[in-house]
Order: sequence, then structure tokens, then C-alpha cells
Amino acid sequence: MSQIHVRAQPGDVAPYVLLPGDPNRARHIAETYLEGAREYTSHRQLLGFTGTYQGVPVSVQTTGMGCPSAAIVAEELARLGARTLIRVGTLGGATPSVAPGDLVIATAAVPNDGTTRQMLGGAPYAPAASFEVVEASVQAARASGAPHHVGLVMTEDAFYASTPEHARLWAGRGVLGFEMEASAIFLVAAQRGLRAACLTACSNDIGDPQLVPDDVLAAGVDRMVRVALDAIVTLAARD
Ligand SMILES: O=P(O)(O)O[C@H]1O[C@H](CO)[C@@H](O)[C@H]1O
Ligand SMILES: O=c1cc[nH]c(=O)[nH]1
Repeated sequence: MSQIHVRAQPGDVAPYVLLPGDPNRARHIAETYLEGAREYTSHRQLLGFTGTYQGVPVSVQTTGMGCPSAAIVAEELARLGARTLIRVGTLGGATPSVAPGDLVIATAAVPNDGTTRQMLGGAPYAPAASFEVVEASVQAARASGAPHHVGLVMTEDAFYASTPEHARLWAGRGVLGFEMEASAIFLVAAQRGLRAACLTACSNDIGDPQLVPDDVLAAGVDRMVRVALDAIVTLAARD
């Protein structure tokens, strides 16, 4: 049955799904990395494509920005048969050690968002990535030589509310950077028995609206996507 937002039929979506926030990144990934990519939905600009990477069926599905949209997409992907969700996003660095374009592999997301708060009824919870997917991603990052960091991110709702002071406070608690979807994807995945991970490329410093230069960000995004796809190949060989 087609879903309300991700307008696809069972069989359209592969078990392994990359999740960018940005529909243009979804199209870029499909056109650059997937063989035989076919667009299965464009409803609400939540573009979705399925093709293969090194013989493994892979989908790339746009989440849109923020946890409300990401939670809907993750839930509907679960209903459509997805089994492994890997967010491939951008993040604001919380510490100077995360350089422009660097890859951040999240182990867990501090849930500073309203979606998981509602889903949990306010109960304390630690939305965490799948160890298997994190391990495969770290292995792929090391093999590729991509500069990378592994640790906490914070998921938030209010992009423009974040300040350098807020970033420093949370960097002191181990947060590497801020993004807007991971906590919801991790929680939906846990509830639905899926594996999930979040890979991000650093696009700016928190509180600084200046993006890193286009070529630096594009190179970081491409390194991140290759790491995610190589992790999928590793996981598919084990599954
Ligand atoms: O580049 P994407 O994947 O959209 O991720 C980040 O960029 C958007 C904010 O600019 C939010 O969605 C945030 O999580
Ligand atoms: O949530 C985000 C994502 C990228 N950059 C930011 O500053 N915040």
C-alpha cells in the first residue's frame, strides 16, 4: 500500500536507504553513485530513488528538514520494507576540532527536539545509532582516509536559535556538532526494529551562518556518501 507522504509501493524501496535532508543531494547521489537509479516518488519534493551500488540494491530518500518530517519518512520507510537507514546530512560544528567538510559519525543524538519528546511522552531516552552500522562506517572512513570524528551530535529544532555559547556548553559535554533529524530517525528505527546511523559533513560553525566554501562542502559530502555506501556493501556481505 502506498504511504501518505512517501508515495511508493512495497518493493520500490531497497532494504538499505540513504537519507539526505536535501532533495538535490538525493538526486546527486542517485545520479552519481547508483546504477540504474529510478525515481519512485517526488511527492512533496521528498524525492526517492532506487538503484544499485556494487550490485547491492540501495535507495536514497529525502527526509526534508527537521524531526517532524524525518520521523514521518522513517516510519513510512519501515512500512515499505526498509531495514537499514543511514542519514547522510550536514552539521554545524560545535568545536574547532571539527573542520569544514569533516565527516562526523554519530554514536548517539542528544534529543533537543519536540518530535521525540512527544513520541516518548517526556520520558528520558538516549536515541542511539546501530553499533553495527557505526562500526562499518568507521571501518569505511578509515579505509578511505576521510577525516572523521565519532561521537555525540545534538538534534535540534530551531536552526537560528543556536549560538556559539550554546555550542561551547555542549561541546564541553562531548557534542561534536548540531543537526536536525538524527534523534527522530534513531527512535523510529529502535521502535520498528531497524538499524540506523547518521553521517554528516560539517557545513558551518554553530552560530555562524557563513557556509564553508562550496567546493569544500561538496568534497566533504562526496566523501561522506562514499563512506555510507561502502558501509552498506560491508553490511550486505554480512547480512
Ligand atoms: O543537509 P541536511 O541533511 O538537510 O541537514 C542539515 O541541514 C538542514 C539545516 O540547514 C537540516 O536538515 C540539518 O539537519
Ligand atoms: O542543524 C544544523 C545543520 C547544519 N548547520 C547548522 O548550523 N545547524
